[in-house]
Amino acid sequence: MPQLHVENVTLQFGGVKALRDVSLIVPEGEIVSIIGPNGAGKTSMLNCISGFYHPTAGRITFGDHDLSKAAPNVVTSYGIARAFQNLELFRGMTVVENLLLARHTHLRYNLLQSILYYGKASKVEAFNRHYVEQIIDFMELEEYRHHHVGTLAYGVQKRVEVARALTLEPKLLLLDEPMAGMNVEEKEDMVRFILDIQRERGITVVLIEHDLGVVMDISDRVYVLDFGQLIAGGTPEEVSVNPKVIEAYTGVAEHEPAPHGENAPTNGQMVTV
Ligand SMILES: Nc1ncnc2c1ncn2[C@@H]1O[C@H](COP(=O)(O)OP(=O)(O)OP(=O)(O)O)[C@@H](O)[C@H]1O
Repeated sequence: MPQLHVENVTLQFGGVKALRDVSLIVPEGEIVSIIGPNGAGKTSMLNCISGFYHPTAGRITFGDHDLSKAAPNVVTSYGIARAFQNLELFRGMTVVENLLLARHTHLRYNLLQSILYYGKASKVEAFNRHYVEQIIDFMELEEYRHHHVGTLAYGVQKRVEVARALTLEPKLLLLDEPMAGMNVEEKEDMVRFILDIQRERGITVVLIEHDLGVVMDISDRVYVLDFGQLIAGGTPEEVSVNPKVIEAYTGVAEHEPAPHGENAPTNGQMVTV
């Protein structure tokens, strides 16, 4: 049974259809990427999954839970966390403070436990601190632990954003362009972290990423959106030779002569954008 199931989802804003009858599955334990040109509907899809938008039509389920009308905090409580494209961190707070705050704010049962089990509150607090420290080690943020987030390099801030999502103990992690604005070395680090998140922590990952080289390297499955419609889905190998995908990225249909230049598709190869 797929862990996340998106069935015939349409999302409409007035006259604009951001998503049109999109269906996809995200099996447990996989890295699944959603790609597509600018404005294709990728972030809209993540917003629907994470409860920020509710589909105009269609259904989204995560195991037995229906997400179609669920609020973001309810989606989080089902085990879905999101690292945002625009960082959701408090720049004037340290890395540790940001992660502890995220854990307290979103995992409300910890606060509730603190109240219900007066006297055990310190134990809950100690456990939260221990959990946060473990995530800091995992994301190799030890040296920045007590640094204010606003003073950190952008690439490190992106890592803190992923760490923030991991403190929520997700089963499914949604990553919205985690490598945007990073240099090559920072990207390589982030790729390694994403693979470790999947392999070592057993977390399913949905990734939106513009770097198609990275997408093709690390994804088990890739879905391609164009103008809100799903135009392809499959293994990276299948998707990268799909004529509809090549056309979406180059604006050139398979039967037309290919353009010259660095974005020109080569035989059987995915174009880069
Ligand atoms: N809140 C909104 N109100 C109106 N239109 C919206 C809203 N959110 C998204 N859209 C529209 O929906 C379409 C898809 O946008 P979306 O941000 O999901 O695309 P995207 O694939 O994530 O793009 P990018 O790669 O540039 O981030 C666009 O036409 C966008 O203008």
